[in-house]
Amino acid sequence: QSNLACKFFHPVIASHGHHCHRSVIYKQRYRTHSCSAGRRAITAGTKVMAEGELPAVLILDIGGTHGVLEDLAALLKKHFQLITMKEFLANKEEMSKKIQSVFVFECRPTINRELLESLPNLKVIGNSGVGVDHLDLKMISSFGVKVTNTPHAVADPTADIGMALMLASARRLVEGCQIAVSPDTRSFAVDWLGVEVTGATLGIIGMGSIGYKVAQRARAFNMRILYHNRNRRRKEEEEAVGAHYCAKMKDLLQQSDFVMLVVNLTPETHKLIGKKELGLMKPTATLINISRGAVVDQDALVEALQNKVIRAAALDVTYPEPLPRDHPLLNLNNVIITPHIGTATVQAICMMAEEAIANMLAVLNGRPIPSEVFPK
Ligand SMILES: O=C(O)C(=O)CO
Repeated sequence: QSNLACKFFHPVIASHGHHCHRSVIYKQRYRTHSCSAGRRAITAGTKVMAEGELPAVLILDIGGTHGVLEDLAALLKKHFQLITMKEFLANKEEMSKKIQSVFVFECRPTINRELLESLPNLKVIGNSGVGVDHLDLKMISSFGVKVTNTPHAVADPTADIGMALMLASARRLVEGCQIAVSPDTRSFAVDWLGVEVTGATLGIIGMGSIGYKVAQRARAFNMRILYHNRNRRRKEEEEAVGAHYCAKMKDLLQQSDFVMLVVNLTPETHKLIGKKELGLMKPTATLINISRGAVVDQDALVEALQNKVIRAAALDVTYPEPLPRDHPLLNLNNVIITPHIGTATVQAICMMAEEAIANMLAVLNGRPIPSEVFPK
């Protein structure tokens, strides 16, 4: 099944018949160049590789994504010689000279100075995922290494998880499932009433590509949409989803029934939502976080949930991840937590890999880089 999905979303194959909106858009933006073209240019430009050899990519440990991993490896292997961390460590001297790119699977593993020092020919770190807060961009850049990310592949699945969390929290889905399977409490009680998403006010904090996709979905639920962003969106974009700009975050917090966090984690957004901000929200409001855990002051959130300052929270991200077993957030019945699954779909993993491959090849071939991330 995962194989099929990867083929379906593969830009080149998608162009030969299978048509899916996402893959077609993706194909227009990111056509990975054919292996032979890539090989020629790279061979011409560097002495690191032998004639006809593919550039080497080091793939950091990517944990357990089961069958999908093979698909991901197959995608990478079309354009690169794949070197696992185990292989690298077993033959460091030879491998370290070969490696020109590192593929990072989302935010799990990070890149330290020691690794960079051991890779003299490294040119690019292709991060699979949009958030790069786990990477020390200044340090990486001081080695002359570029960093790229995958903003396009993540937007739809992450917006979907935002909607899923909003609906699940509003309608108390997790509690409902528990009630349905528990022999003692298999009937409905007034205590278990949820709140409605349809027609409610949604405040989106961070209206980048994911935030905008959330707004598109929320429109179908007839929601009133407010947003707060560093830069105001164009008038046509606002009108297309019926979103109203709040220059002050305070106004959004005071009016929203659901507040969804979709910002990048930066020094400016670290603990953006703390005691004061939670206190501005309606007692009937729900906080949804699909960005990074550290955007919220988690201790203040625990307190607000315990004291019913806000109705509930639905979090795909926390700090740390996962939370320790005895963390107070795990003992509250007005919280639902998912283990950072914004892009955990067969399709997203393959599309992120494709986007990362296109970025890495662009760097290695000296072409314009579709999604480079710069240190601030
Ligand atoms: O793309 C990312 O950085 C994500 O965390 C998606 O959930």
